[in-house]
Amino acid sequence: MQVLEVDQLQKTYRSGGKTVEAVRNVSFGIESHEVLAFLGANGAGKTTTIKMIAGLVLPDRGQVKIAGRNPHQQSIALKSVGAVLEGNRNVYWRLTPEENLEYFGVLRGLSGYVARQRAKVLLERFELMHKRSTIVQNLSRGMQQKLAIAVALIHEPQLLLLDEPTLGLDIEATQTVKRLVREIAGEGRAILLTTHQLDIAEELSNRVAIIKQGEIVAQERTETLIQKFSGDSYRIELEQELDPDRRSKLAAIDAVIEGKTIYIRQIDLLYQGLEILKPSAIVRIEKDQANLADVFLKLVKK
Ligand SMILES: Nc1ncnc2c1ncn2[C@@H]1O[C@H](COP(=O)(O)OP(=O)(O)OP(=O)(O)O)[C@@H](O)[C@H]1O
Repeated sequence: MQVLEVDQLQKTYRSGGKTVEAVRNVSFGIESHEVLAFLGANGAGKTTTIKMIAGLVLPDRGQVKIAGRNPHQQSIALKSVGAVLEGNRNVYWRLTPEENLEYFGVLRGLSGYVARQRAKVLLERFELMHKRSTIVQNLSRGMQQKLAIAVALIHEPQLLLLDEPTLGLDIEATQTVKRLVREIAGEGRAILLTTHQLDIAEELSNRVAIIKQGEIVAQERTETLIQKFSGDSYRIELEQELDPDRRSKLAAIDAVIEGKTIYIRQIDLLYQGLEILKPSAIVRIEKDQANLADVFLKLVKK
């Protein structure tokens, strides 16, 4: 089920006699169970797009639909959105986790009773029960981040907007937040994830949309995109250098030899190469595999 539809969004800022076309013809969608990584360099137009989705910035053209409703025409559409934007500013630092959850629950239209019940469930689930009465500013950064996500979920939204959810977290807290993101998508929510941490985007996303100077330059399943940018060559690492006879046989199939490392262009030549190499000891064979950071740099620098 399509939870978010963004259609031909356009936004131009005008200030001090200057105009900036921040977002141009941006379209994408996110289905239930899906994590879309929305990536772009600084100033590419991510925040403007997200603010238009969250109903905070009015588009000049185009429209947003959340669970079929346009947040700029029907504010009830925003009941289907939870957001953790700009760090964890969606929580009150002088309140406790329990108070934050209950307060935002009621603010989002829940009764006091339901807000308390949901707060309890979320505190358990996010392993914050033992800190429920500690004021937020005295919690660790990881706990604050978990609470920020819990608060965004209090009204059980279908769409979750997550901006840099793992920024500044240590390894353990990062693992926890990654697990939670997977679980939240697993229970059927759609997640829009923005981050400059491309390894995290690669791990968590099903699809990627890359924005450059206000325009989408790639939109694809994460695996497919990475595959497209990966080469066909193989790299073989040997335990010892080869004798001249094998070297010349390998050269005949266009292999490139650099010390104990051999590069072979494609899969059929790889098997011919392995025949020639027998019985030399092989340390590893690897395919030339791109990662999301390689793809991003190629597309954004192009
Ligand atoms: N309120 C505003 N008034 C004028 N220009 C703005 C305003 N907000 C953003 N911009 C400009 O619009 C462009 C897109 O900005 P935006 O904040 O959407 O980018 P971003 O991809 O979120 O960047 P970052 O990764 O740095 O947060 C930039 O050139 C920015 O300077």
